[in-house]
Amino acid sequence: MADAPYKLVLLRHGESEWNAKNLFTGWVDVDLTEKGEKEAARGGQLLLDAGVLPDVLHTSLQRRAIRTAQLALDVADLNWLPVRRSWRLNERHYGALQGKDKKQTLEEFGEEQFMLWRRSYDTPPPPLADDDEYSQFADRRYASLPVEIRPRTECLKDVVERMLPYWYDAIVPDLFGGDTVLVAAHGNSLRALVKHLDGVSDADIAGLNIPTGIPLLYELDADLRPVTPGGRYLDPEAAAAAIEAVKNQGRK
Ligand SMILES: O=C(O)[C@@H](CO)OP(=O)(O)O
Repeated sequence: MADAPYKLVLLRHGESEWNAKNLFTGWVDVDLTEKGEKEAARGGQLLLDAGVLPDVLHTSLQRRAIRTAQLALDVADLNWLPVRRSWRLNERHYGALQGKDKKQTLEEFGEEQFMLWRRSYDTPPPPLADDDEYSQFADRRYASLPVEIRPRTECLKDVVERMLPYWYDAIVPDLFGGDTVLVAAHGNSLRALVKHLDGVSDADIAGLNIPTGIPLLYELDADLRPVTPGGRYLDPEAAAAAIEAVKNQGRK
């Protein structure tokens, strides 16, 4: 096997309240469900069982990712890990779709438009008004972000562009320093990172989905290229089933 000096673990948050309700979530700061809490703890157990013990944690600024990391690390007795958080790891801002039912949206706008908004690389949903009940524009946690970069909607391309500076400036230095890095984030911010790591094309990334709560381990070579393309889920069977479920959201 090729030399793999660096270890990166990606962890999507456990099931959230709005995952359970099948609502577009984006930057809305919903909590985990009980099932999500269990998924998070199991994620920690999977890390422990695999002997993959992170040295440092990076999270988004959103409760569901922060709590997932805490619950997972608690199981692995790693509550003490140093942590950095950034809006750059946040879920994709879903614009005017935030708070909307996925099934209703599919029925109202049709399959093509629904999938364009949900999975196309460069078509963002319409922007969300700043005074909308689901807007985070005035949220204190984003007060240090100049208004021109505070999103009102995002496509995946936008997420790649705002996530990569954090990858290069914050995560890569930890990897090069020899740390096993845990990134606790979201379906679409992790799709953006996987797209970068695996060099997935703009077209193919539409078909890639990330399940909740199952650690995805990337062993990286000296140039930070994955030794195993796509990485390795620590519970591959559960991951395969959960990926199908994410793919089919809106259809049940
Ligand atoms: O609603 C969202 O924010 C995301 C993740 O839950 O959904 P989707 O998988 O449809 O991009």
